Amino acid sequence: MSKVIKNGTIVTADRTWKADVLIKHDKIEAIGPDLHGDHEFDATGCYVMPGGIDPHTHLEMPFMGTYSADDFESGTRAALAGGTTMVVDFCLPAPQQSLLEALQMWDNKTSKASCDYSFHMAITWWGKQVFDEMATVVDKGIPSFKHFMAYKGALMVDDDEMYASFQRCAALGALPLVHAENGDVVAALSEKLLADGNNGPEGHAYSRPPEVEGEAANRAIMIADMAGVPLYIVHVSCEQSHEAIRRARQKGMRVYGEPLIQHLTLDESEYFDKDWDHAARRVMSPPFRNKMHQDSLWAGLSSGSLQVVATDHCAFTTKQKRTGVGDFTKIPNGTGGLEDRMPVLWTRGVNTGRLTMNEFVAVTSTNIAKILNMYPRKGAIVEGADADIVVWDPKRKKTISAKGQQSVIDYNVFEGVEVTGAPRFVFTRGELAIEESKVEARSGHGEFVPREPYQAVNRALSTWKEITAPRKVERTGIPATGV
Ligand SMILES: NC(=O)NCCC(=O)O
Ligand SMILES: [Zn+2]
Repeated sequence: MSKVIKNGTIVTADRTWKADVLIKHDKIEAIGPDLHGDHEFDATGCYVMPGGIDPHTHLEMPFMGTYSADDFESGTRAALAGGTTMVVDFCLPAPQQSLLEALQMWDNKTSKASCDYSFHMAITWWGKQVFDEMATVVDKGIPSFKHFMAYKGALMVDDDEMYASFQRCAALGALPLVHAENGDVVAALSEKLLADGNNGPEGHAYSRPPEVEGEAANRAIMIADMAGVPLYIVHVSCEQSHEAIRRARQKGMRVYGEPLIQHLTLDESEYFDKDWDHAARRVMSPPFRNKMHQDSLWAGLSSGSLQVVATDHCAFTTKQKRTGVGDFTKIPNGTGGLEDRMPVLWTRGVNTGRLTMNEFVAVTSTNIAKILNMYPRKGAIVEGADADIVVWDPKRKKTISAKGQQSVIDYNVFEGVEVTGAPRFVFTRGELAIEESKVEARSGHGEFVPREPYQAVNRALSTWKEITAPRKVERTGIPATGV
C-alpha cells in the first residue's frame, strides 16, 4: 500500500521546494515530481512538513496528590489533532523507587498511544541504586534525565545530587534536563504570602518571580559546565533564564532552551482574573510572565538562542484545581496545550512575521529531533525517514474551544483564540490520523522510539574537559618548609 502527497510545498528547517512525497508502509520512500501511489492526497496550497515533536508532556502523571487527567490515549489524539506526531513524556520515579520499576509503570501506560513516543527519566532522589540504574536506562534507549530544582520536599534535588547526576550523564553520554526555579526561595516566599493572607492563584505567580528562575538557570549551567556535559533547560519563561542561556552559548557551552507556547502567548494578567477558576486553571510552573519576557522568548527563537517550543502538557480538570481553594500551593501545577501548540505558534509566529516557515519547522520538530538524537528518523522529510508528515493548510481557520477538543479536561487555556493555520492531513508512521479535521487516529499505533546516547556533543565536551583538567606541576628544587 502506498500513498502520495501531491502538489505540496515541502518545508524543512533549511529549505522550501515543490515536490510530491511517496509513502510506503511507515517510511518516506521517495521525494520528487510526478510520483504515483494507491491513494493520492492533494496538498495544493498546503505546506508539507515533518510532524511536530513535543519533547515535554506529562500524561497520567502522579503529581501533587492526584494524576494529570490526559493519558496516552487522549494525549496522543490531542497531539495528532494539532499536527504533533511524537511526544516525549517524563517517567517520574517516586522517592526511593527503582528507576527500572518506574519505567515499567510508564511503559504500561502507553498501550493506547496513537502516535510514537519516547521518555525522559526524572532523577527524583540520589543513591548508588540510581547511579547504577542510569546506565540501564540509557541502554534501554533513554539517554536524557530531568532534574527538578523546584518542588521542595517532593521532587526537588539539591546541588550536590545534581552535580553527581550530571557527572554520571557525562560518563554515559546522556543529556541532563532541568526545571530551573530556586525551590528553597519559592517555598519561603509561598509561606510568607500565605501568612499574609495571599492565598489565591495570584499568590502562585508572586511566589515564583523571574529572578528565582534566572538564578536556578545560571546555577544549573555552572554545574553542567563543571561536569562537562550539555544541558537542556525546560520551560524557559523569562528574560532572566534566557539571558543565562544566551550568555552560556556565547561562551561556547552547549546549553539548549525550550519556551512553551503558553509562555509565548499568555501573560501574567491571567492570574489576576476575578474568577478563581479562570486563574487557577492557568497555574503552572514557571508562571506566565509579562510582555517584555514574551518578546525576549520570541527573539530567542528567531535568533537561535532558544531552540524548541513545547507544551509541558500536564492537564488538570477544574475539580482537581479546586483542591487549592484557600491555599494556592495546593493547586495542581500544569496546563494543557498539545492540540494547540502548532496552530497557535503558526498564527502568532509565522502569520505575524516573528518566525519564518523554516524556523517554525525547526522549533516544532527538527531541532529537538537533533538535540534528542533521533534525526533524521524523526524531524525530517527525507527518503528513509519515518513517514510522520503534516500537510499544513495556512488558510484553515478555527476558534479554539474546549468543546470538541481531544483533551479530557473541561476547559482550554486558549479558549476563544482564533487561529489561521492548521493541519489538513496528518500521517503518523505512514498511517493517516487526521483528515480535514476528522480524527482517524488509531489507538495502539504508537511505538516507543529508542534513542542512542549522544556521541558527538558529549565526546567533544569530555575531550575538552580532559585537555583542560587540573594537572599537578612537576617541580625541581622544591624549597624546604618554612618552619
Ligand atoms: N510545569 C508544571 O507546572 N507542571 C508540570 C510539572 C513540571 O514540569 O513542573
Ligand atoms: Zn517542570
